[in-house]
Amino acid sequence: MRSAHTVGIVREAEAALMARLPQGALMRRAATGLAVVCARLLPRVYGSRVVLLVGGGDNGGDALYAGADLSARGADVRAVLAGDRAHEGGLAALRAAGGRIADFQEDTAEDTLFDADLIVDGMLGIGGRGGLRAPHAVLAGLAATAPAPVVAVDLPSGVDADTGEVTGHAVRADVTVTFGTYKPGLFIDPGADRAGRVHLVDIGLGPELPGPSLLSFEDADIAPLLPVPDAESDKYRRGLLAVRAGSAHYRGAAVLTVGGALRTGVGMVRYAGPSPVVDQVLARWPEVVADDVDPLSSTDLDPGRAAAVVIGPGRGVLPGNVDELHVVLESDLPVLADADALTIIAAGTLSDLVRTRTAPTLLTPHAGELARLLDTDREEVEARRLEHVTRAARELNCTVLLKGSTTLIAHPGSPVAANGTGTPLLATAGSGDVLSGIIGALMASGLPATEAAVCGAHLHGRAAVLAHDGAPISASDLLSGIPRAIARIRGHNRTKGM
Ligand SMILES: NC(=O)C1=CN([C@@H]2O[C@H](COP(=O)(O)OP(=O)(O)OC[C@H]3O[C@@H](n4cnc5c(N)ncnc54)[C@H](O)[C@@H]3O)[C@@H](O)[C@H]2O)[C@@H](O)CC1
Ligand SMILES: Nc1ncnc2c1ncn2[C@@H]1O[C@H](COP(=O)(O)OP(=O)(O)O)[C@@H](O)[C@H]1O
Ligand SMILES: [K+]
Repeated sequence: MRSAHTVGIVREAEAALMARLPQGALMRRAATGLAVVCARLLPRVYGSRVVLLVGGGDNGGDALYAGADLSARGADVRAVLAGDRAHEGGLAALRAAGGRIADFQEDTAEDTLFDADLIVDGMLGIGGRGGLRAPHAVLAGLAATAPAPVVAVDLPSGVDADTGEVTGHAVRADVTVTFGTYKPGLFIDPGADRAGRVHLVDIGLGPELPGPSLLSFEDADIAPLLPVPDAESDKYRRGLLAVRAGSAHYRGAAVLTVGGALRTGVGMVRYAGPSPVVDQVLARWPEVVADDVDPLSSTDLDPGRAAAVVIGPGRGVLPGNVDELHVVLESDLPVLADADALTIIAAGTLSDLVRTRTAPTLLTPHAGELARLLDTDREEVEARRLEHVTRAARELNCTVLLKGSTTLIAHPGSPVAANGTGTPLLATAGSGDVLSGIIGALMASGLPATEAAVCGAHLHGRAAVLAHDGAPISASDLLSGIPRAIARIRGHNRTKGM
């Protein structure tokens, strides 16, 4: 599990640590770690051309000291100063080690960057604010088109460290070397996409850091959460999931939600819906126990021995659907509400019930649905996803999973989790229905809502990557990837444990 801390927390921890260390010691630790990663990216250090993009703050200082280390090992190091000042100690160290230093010049910068074997982005770190200004923006553009790999110092310049937001230009890095702790923006798109592979350099900050602001889970963290049936298991003990998805208009939503649950592994799926949808679900999934109900006239939940309910995908927003959702939310079962159920909740009539119910509740909106839940615009949510998902969890007093290129999971009082798996190929109709089924199965198996959401999003993304094989996938294709993803994740855990 990778823990991230916001800039405010990093600054406090750094101040506490610096007070006990000789001046400059932290920057030297950071720069040494940076130089080691840079050296690994070069076929050989001696004779390689390294270009440092140097801003006016300590981020530039890190780059200059690392450049001095590489220069001392025989690299040809050139620093391009993006600002009108640069870290004095770093400049002196680079000069002493034989590196060259020049101010940014528009007419020569392109040649300098295109001749490089490695570009080190030390323009802005956690002190960056807003979109990159010139000449930083020009250098970010040149670095993106130059052939050499780009290493970002602490974070790609132009990425907001706390949120991953990018306003205007930002560096696109192949590798980011971050110091002391991960920054949330390295795990949230578009920042995550700009960061490339992220290395953490230990500078001794750990003991000064409080609990994380954000978490990113890896296979090894997910594996122990995945339910494993034991010898005593029967279909009821493994968990029965009740699915209330699909309608005469959207029959596929039922098929995909049920499929997501079955492929994830659950004791039983019990489907209830209009008769033509039941026929279609049974044609595809004969193992389902299905009940003909017209959700528009019958609101009896009759969950049998259900352990959790998924409600909403393709279900409709008519008065009968509102009544059905009301009954489900009034139950003491764990509930995952998606799609149309979210539209109904956003309309206001049932939001109090969500807020006050004591059983686990998970809402799985995309940005448009979250905007409706929070009575704001989709663009607002897209621009500040972390802020909005946190607010929704707090105001609705439940777990909220915000879908998108980085899926975020928030629960009141807990650090937000950023999902690290997936592919843009997931942006295809019906893939959200599959996600609801996956997470519903995990909730029915007994996982708490937040763990089920974290695990489900991770599995969903892994399943997509395993299913696509380089070509586009449909939501149905995604289903075949789920068991393979589970096997891979479990295998990873076994290897780790040996
Ligand atoms: N504080 C510490 O103890 C440590 C800090 N370290 C490094 O120090 C960095 C933070 O240094 P600073 O606080 O000096 O801040 P930065 O170096 O990140 O940036 C500050 C400079 O950038 C300029 N700037 C801000 N936004 C801009 C924009 N949009 N366009 C153009 N210029 C902009 C500011 O005017 C200022 O000159 C970290 O990211 C890390 O790389 C490391 O050396 C580890 C130890
Ligand atoms: N650019 C992207 N990169 C990765 N995953 C994405 C991207 N866009 C969407 N997704 C994922 O695809 C799924 C889409 O779900 P949703 O918006 O509910 O679609 P639908 O309702 O059509 O099923 C979500 O899991 C979301 O996180
Ligand atoms: K940087």
